[in-house]
Amino acid sequence: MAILAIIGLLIVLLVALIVFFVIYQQKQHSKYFHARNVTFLDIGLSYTIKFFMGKLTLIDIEKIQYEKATETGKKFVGISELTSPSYYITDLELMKHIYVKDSDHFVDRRSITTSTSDILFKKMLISLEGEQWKGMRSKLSPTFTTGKIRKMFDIFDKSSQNMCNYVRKRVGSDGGEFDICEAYSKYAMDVIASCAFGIDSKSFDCEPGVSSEFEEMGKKIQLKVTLSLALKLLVVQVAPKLANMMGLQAIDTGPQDYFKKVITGVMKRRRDTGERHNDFLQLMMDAQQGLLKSEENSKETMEVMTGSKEDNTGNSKQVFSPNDEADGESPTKFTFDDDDIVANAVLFLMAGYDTTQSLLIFAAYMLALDQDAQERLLEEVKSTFDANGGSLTYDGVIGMTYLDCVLNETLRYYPPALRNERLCTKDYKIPGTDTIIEKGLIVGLPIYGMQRDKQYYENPEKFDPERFLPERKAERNPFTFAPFGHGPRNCIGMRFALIEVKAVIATLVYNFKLEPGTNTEIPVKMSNSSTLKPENGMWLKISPRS
Ligand code: HEM
Repeated sequence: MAILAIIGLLIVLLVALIVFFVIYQQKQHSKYFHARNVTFLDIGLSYTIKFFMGKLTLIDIEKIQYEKATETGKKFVGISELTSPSYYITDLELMKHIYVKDSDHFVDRRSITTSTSDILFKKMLISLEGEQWKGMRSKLSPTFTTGKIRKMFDIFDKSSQNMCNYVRKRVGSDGGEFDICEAYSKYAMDVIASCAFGIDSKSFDCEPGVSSEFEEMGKKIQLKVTLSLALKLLVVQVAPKLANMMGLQAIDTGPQDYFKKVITGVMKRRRDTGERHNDFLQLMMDAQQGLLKSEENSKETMEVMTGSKEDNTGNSKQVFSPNDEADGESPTKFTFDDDDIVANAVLFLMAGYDTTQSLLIFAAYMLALDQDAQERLLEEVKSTFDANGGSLTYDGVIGMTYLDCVLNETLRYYPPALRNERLCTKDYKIPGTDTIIEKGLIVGLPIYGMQRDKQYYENPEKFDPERFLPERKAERNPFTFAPFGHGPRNCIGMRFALIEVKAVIATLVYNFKLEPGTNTEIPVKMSNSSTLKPENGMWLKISPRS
């Protein structure tokens, strides 16, 4: 009893300490912005408490923040981020400066490394900083060009067919209600296992409701926004030395060791036998040997590396100079060892699983709710399959304009990531103002709120894929759409993700009719995670077309 009472008291003290800390920080940050004549957005303690009590989700907080920030009519506002004051941007021109034109002031993103024992995490592109990041980005960029992704198309096609067979087994010949999340999870894992690890995930071989070892480990390695992760990050920010001593890790050791063993084994076999495959693993092994340089140092590789065509004009100060080459040689004398390959294969799993699955889930949901859109897509899909003798090809997928519109509209309304961030890496004077964003501060760039803002999207609550027809898209400022970010630190896997998703959606719609069922939640209840996901799965009525 006495021990329980002491534990209870300690918990109360800890909560009181955190509350005091948040209030104190909030006051300090308010003073900081007041002194700089910057409007401070007072979203603090009450929201933090409601979040941890499960009364507000991350989506709610992002939505409120965006709405409150735009209501001020300012181009940017100050916000409080527990340990540091931060900026939140609402002006499109300023976003363009931060993402692209002046990206040399915003090279990195928030550090989420936890301790020196978090070896893989430290080597991942997403958490690298400065010159190290430049070297890695340029080394990996040639592996994400459309030419390389085209060669991986067979993997997408095979996994798409496996997924349809799996769904057919689950719903039977008369169709039935099914949680599509399960099938999409298997698909996303299967594709990444083949492309980044060079192995079969065996995800479709399992009985319903059972996951293969690869899937189990893949799910364990996903970063979940939980109270325990938030506390770990707090310790890292407030007391990095203590975090190191405690050996706090963002990713558990078990899955890290599993993936390291898997990839090391595949690399050894390929090196011993000379066996080659069309996958990321091979491309990274080639990049390690410097073999991608001459073949892929193309304009498109530069686009992958710098994040946009615009960056190549050389008119603005950018992270990469026009002379930098997309192979890791020029920006820095960058070495790329086996641990780098393992770390980045694991990163592709972490960055590509939840996000891709999220897009797939909501695309299926929107198509089930909007039968006209599904019929129109079916016509396009059928003619594409027919034109290729009943099968799907890379060119067939690229040629489907309406499919592209459906996915972009899904990404607009249900962006997998809620917002982007940059870390200011050298003091930055906001153009046309006297405000200096100081080195070390985080800058938030909205996605979710902005993509539902009626000043950019008429009738934003309506699912309207035609908004993304090329002529209508051209009328909009491109920075109103940021599901993959922009500029040199944007999503390196964007091209890969879009083809992967298009292949499976086309195959699914070709084979099945999707409709809402009795278990379909309308509107969807969202889970409280950093990637947009439904809380209770996505149950749809799925019927084979013939
Ligand atoms: C629908 C699917 C996906 C979405 C919506 C998505 C979204 C994003 C976003 C918003 C960012 C941050 C961009 C920024 O800060 O400007 C990002 C970064 C990144 N993504 Fe993706 N992603 C997807 C799929 C993938 C896939 C399949 C891969 C790998 C195979 C991948 C690898 C990465 C990496 C490595 C970064 C960090 C890039 C860097 O720091 O240089 N993503 N992604």
